[in-house]
Amino acid sequence: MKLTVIGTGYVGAVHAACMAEIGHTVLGVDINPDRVDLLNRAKAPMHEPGLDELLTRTVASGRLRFTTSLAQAARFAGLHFICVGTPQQPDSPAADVRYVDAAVEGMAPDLRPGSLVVGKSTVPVGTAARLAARLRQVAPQAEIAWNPEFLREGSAVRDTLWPERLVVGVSSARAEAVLRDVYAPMLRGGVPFFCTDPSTAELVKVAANSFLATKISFINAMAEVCDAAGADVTTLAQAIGEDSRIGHPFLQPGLGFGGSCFPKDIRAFAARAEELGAGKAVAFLHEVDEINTRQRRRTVDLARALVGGSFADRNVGVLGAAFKPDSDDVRDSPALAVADAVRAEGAEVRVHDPAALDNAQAAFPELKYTSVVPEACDGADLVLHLTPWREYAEIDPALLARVVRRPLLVDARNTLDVQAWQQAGWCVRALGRPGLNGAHRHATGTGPYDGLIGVSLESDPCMSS
Ligand SMILES: NC(=O)c1ccc[n+]([C@@H]2O[C@H](COP(=O)([O-])OP(=O)(O)OC[C@H]3O[C@@H](n4cnc5c(N)ncnc54)[C@H](O)[C@@H]3O)[C@@H](O)[C@H]2O)c1
Ligand SMILES: O=c1ccn([C@@H]2O[C@H](COP(=O)(O)OP(=O)(O)O[C@H]3O[C@H](CO)[C@@H](O)[C@H](O)[C@H]3O)[C@@H](O)[C@H]2O)c(=O)[nH]1
Repeated sequence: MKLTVIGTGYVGAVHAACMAEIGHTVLGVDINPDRVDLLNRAKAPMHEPGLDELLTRTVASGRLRFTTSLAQAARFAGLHFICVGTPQQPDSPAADVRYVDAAVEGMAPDLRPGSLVVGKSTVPVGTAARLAARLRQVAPQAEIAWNPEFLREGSAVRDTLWPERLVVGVSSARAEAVLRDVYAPMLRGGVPFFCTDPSTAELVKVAANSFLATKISFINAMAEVCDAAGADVTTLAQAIGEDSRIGHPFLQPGLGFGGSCFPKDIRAFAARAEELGAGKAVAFLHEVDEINTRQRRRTVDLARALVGGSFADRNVGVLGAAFKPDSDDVRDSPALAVADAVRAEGAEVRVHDPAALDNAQAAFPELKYTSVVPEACDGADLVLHLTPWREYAEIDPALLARVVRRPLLVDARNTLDVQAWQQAGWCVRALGRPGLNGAHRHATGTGPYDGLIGVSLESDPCMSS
């Protein structure tokens, strides 16, 4: 089948390549000529595991190419996937749908009769209905459907080729048949296929993201209670996650969620529900957002306390800039928010990341960057572990202890082997784990470590702070 993909960012580039991989003939479109040029040379415009290989194969096969011309795209095929961005509006929590509108308007005059325009972008419920009304005026024989995207950055290729479910919101049997045809290889593999109306499809997407964001903020709220109660949130998370009704995924406590989806999607959903008169139903999302933002502030507070109450003249080594591992995306990155807050309080901050340095440098030019972990930590008074890249879990803490000035670590993602770091002489702190290294004892003098016999305070790295 011939189809186009409008917008070739994190979603569109992967969707275009995967559609070509399963046998379709695909024209990708972007208004960014540099991106189009890169893609035509089979180069991924972002770090996404497996994408370069897929592009190399599919561009060479002749089934995939890219253009900047929407008119050419409109004439190329009768099926179009819209994958343009829907960021938060600059001065409001609502979604900015101007790029979706521009893509549809831009194609409308040249659409073939009977064309199906399928939105994949995450939009406020009602967008498909609004666009359908607009198309009735400017391209009466074209039809709109919605097919929200659930891929995760870092595993986008796998998530697209082997999705956990497909959701399509259609207004006709013909649109359903076209989409079943497009996804035939996945359907043959048994993937659940939900065919519904466009509004329900739009809502499935924001409901899923809201649920996942809520799960993360729930466990981070428990971390706050653990801090107050002298308990350990990582054990709590493991124990409640064993309950099959709760489950382990998205229960990892720490610095909280960032990226281009969860933060803006829960805000946009709350704003849209408000417009619809259902604001109260999702008012809890404001609290989910607030808990999440608080984790960033609490991480800075924890770090400041560890270096003695002030960042002035401290050297801080930061591990991680991307909003999550296996991605170079720094949009609303919790890691960079914390790194920059620490810098703003007077620290000299050097950031390491395996893939996101260019994007980080463009977003936060005042931070210093390096592609070598020991360089980031050289002479550091404190190391902050902010993005859980696998390679950070493989660091030898004894070797790193030799390059720092003081072996103080905040594990803001709870993915390091804390015992190994402690055995190598590090003082480790983490939100929701007040018992680490006697943190509670030093912080309040009334904690579970009180009266502990045999602890040598001189050799305790936490005491040197
Ligand atoms: N990033 C994710 O993990 C993810 C996952 C699922 C859904 N989504 C949703 O998918 C959408 C796209 O997200 P993204 O992260 O890929 O965005 P992105 O910013 O990475 O990419 C958007 C692309 O669209 C292009 N574009 C803008 N206007 C255009 C136009 N009129 N014609 C052609 N191209 C145009 C931009 O140049 C850019 O390359 C958003 O609605 C997002 O919420 C994102
Ligand atoms: O237990 C967890 C899981 C994730 N995170 C953080 O949550 C954020 C989002 O992670 P993830 O969901 O893996 O990445 P995204 O690529 O943003 O994917 C989400 O957002 C996409 C865009 O809407 C959806 O398509 C995906 O289904 C949805 O998982 C990251 O900052 C993670 O560090 C946690 O703090 N704790």
